Amino acid sequence: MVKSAGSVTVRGSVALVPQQPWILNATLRENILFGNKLEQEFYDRVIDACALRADLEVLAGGDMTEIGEKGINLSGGQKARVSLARAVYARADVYLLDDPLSAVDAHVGKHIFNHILGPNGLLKTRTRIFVTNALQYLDAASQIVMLHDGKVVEQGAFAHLAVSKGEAFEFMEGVATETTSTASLDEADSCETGAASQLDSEPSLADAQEPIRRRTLGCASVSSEVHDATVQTHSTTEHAIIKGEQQHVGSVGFGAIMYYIRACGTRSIIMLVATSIIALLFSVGSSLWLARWTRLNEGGDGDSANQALYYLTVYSVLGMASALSMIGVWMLLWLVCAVNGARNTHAQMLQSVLHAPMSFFDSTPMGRILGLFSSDQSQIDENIPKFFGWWLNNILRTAIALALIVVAVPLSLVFILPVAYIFIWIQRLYMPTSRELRRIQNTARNSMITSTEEAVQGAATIRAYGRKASFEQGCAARSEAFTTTLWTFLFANRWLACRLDLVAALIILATTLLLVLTLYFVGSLDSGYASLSLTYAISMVGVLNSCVRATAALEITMVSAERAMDYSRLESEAPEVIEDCRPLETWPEQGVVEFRNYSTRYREGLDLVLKDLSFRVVPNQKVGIVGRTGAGKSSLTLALFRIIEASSGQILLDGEDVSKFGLFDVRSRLSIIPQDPVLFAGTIRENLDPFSKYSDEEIWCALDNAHLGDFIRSKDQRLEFAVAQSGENFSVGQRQLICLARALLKRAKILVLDEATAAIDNATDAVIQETIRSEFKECTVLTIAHRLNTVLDSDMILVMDGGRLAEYDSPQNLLANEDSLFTKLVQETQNSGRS
Ligand SMILES: Nc1ncnc2c1ncn2[C@@H]1O[C@H](COP(=O)(O)OP(=O)(O)OP(=O)(O)O)[C@@H](O)[C@H]1O
Repeated sequence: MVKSAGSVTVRGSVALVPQQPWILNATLRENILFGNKLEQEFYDRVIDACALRADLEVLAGGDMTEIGEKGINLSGGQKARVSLARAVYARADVYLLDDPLSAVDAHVGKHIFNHILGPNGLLKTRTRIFVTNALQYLDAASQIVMLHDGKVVEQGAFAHLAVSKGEAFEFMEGVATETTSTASLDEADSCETGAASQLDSEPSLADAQEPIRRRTLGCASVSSEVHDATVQTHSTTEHAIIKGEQQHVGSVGFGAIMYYIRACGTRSIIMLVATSIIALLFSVGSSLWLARWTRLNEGGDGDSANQALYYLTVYSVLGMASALSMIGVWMLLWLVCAVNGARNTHAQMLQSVLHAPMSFFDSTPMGRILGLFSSDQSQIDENIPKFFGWWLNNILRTAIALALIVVAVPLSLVFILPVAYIFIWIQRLYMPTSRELRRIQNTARNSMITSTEEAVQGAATIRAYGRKASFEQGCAARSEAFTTTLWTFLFANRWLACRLDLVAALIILATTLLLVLTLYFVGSLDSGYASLSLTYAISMVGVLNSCVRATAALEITMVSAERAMDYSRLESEAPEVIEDCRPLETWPEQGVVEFRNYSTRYREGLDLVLKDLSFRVVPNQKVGIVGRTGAGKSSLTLALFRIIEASSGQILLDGEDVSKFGLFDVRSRLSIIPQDPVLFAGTIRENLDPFSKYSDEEIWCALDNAHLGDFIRSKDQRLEFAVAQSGENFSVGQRQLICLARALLKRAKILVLDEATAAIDNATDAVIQETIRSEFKECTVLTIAHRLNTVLDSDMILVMDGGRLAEYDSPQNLLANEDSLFTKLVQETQNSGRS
């Protein structure tokens, strides 16, 4: 945030629980410890208070399970609780809690509230600043700050605001009427109180200061002193989710060379080689022609003007032909081969990465993908053609020079063969080291990008926890590791250059000494012979030297082509479109969704996440999907979109098995508002209508229905208003509303709402639910919700439990049964006072 005026002072340490949890690519335990020392007893208490024990039992590696980038293998609720556990473990003085329970179910929410956040919870002696719409924080807050349009409109204790009946009171009343029950916050049972008081005995910085107990509705910028500790991330465990990068060993394979040649165009490469040979023949031809003319003159065979003209004309024709063919070589190299090579490898990698299955993204850090598309791609764009041109030129020149020398002086083979052997021997020593160094360098660079990206993403959390120094150290260490490999690589290059130059100098010295000794012992030396020997020695050594260096440089840069080849051949999702099997334009006309004995898992080797699901949703039905956090609700929506594929069973839309169609045909017929709203850098219009299919009126209508119309109208650029990367210039709630507008515009027959309004205040949520009901009257709507009141008036309720379908019936029938899981969930919600 840019500081405009004023300042915020916070005494003591700060812990931040952001609305969108920031999770490190490290083990779950490291995520919670966040650089603090492990105190087993306290750690266990935090795990229990955050209701994480059951999750640890499910995760294969317990708390040593490696969590993928951005917590990809955790459910929304699990991420929220890990983020909270980190804050509690930090034992800070001031807690900034930005809607910490919006992603967890009522049962877990109540547990956490009683054990941690509430008046009898672990943090009862700490300052807690809640940014929230949830009533349970409001009615027990010692102070409430009401914000409107970025300004404080009201401030005071709950009782005071209730008497003044201002905006805050109205808001709270709105929340209260949304809530089925507003059970007292002090209802925490005695064991919970006991647990809390036990934890309060933990040492705290705040103990030394007067504890300020205050809760507010609002937000604050915070600066605090830093308490440093080393955060250890990226440790590898046997449960690692991020796979080590595939590293080739030994020479760059023939496959990689052929891959690059094919990308450039085999015909273009053949033409390039042929043109290079022709250019060289012209160049050598002109030198031979000159030599012939010189010999003629030396022989004294006249030098008439006609003869001179003849020789000069042929010489200049040869020179021009050589120059023109060289131009041809460079044009073929840079305008045809290099461009084709760069374009095709990039297209193939992009195609392959974009169509890789979800498991690829789970196990591949973003830094690796960024490294591939930046550094490796730039090697392919610039260095491979450059070194290929250099290498080709050198190889051809060497071959021609050797041929000429051997034809002119066959005895020179005695000299050439051992010299060539020495050069090749040195190259053999150099190549394995430098090739591996280049590969290690790539890996180190990717790790550096990954850690920097992670730190940038988590900047707010890192600063709030005062972990800047340790993250800086971590990033610096990775940067250092990269620089070390880079310098070692450059040193290896120098090593080669020094050895080659030394050998060249020794050979020239030996030749000179030989000549001197000949003169000494024989007494005379033919000057022509002497100069010829020296010239051959120097030129031979020169060509062999540059030949070795060009071969080495080319092979090393080809490591990037090798990586490009690997990433171009990733396992792919199902095809986008299967031409022989396309659904009708109008499919799914009715909107019947049916799961038949459906099971799936995230990756081979993992447990099933959805187990034997069977249910049917009839046309236009509104189904609420509920269940405890981690029960598999979001996984069910991923299965519907075939982001994860079936292990067994089927999903049918209007009776058609979705697995027989291409992915585009399935996904384009469904709409989703995901748990993490996704916006792209661009304009509002581009975000809503990327393919320019809708008119301005339609877009405004969708925005109005999503209750964002006035907000966007208030911006000067209106529909052209810029959306920052990931929509960061919008609040999370606004991002969800933009996603809703997108869905309203698309009007697919089947709509999935995954916690679509979790970050939206209750009053707006109620209006939006109303909009969804009226606008999607003719659609089948599957709604995942933790706020049960949003799904209470659904036609059917689907209760998930541990990946299985536990209940599927109308809400009335389920509520009529006192033992039903749904009744229990509703009761928990009521008891927790969650809104
Ligand atoms: N990409 C993944 N790889 C492996 N496991 C995963 C992945 N995503 C989720 N899981 C696991 O699958 C289980 C179900 O997760 P899911 O997100 O479907 O739960 P949910 O019911 O939507 O939870 P919440 O209400 O917290 O969002 C969890 O145990 C989670 O750890």
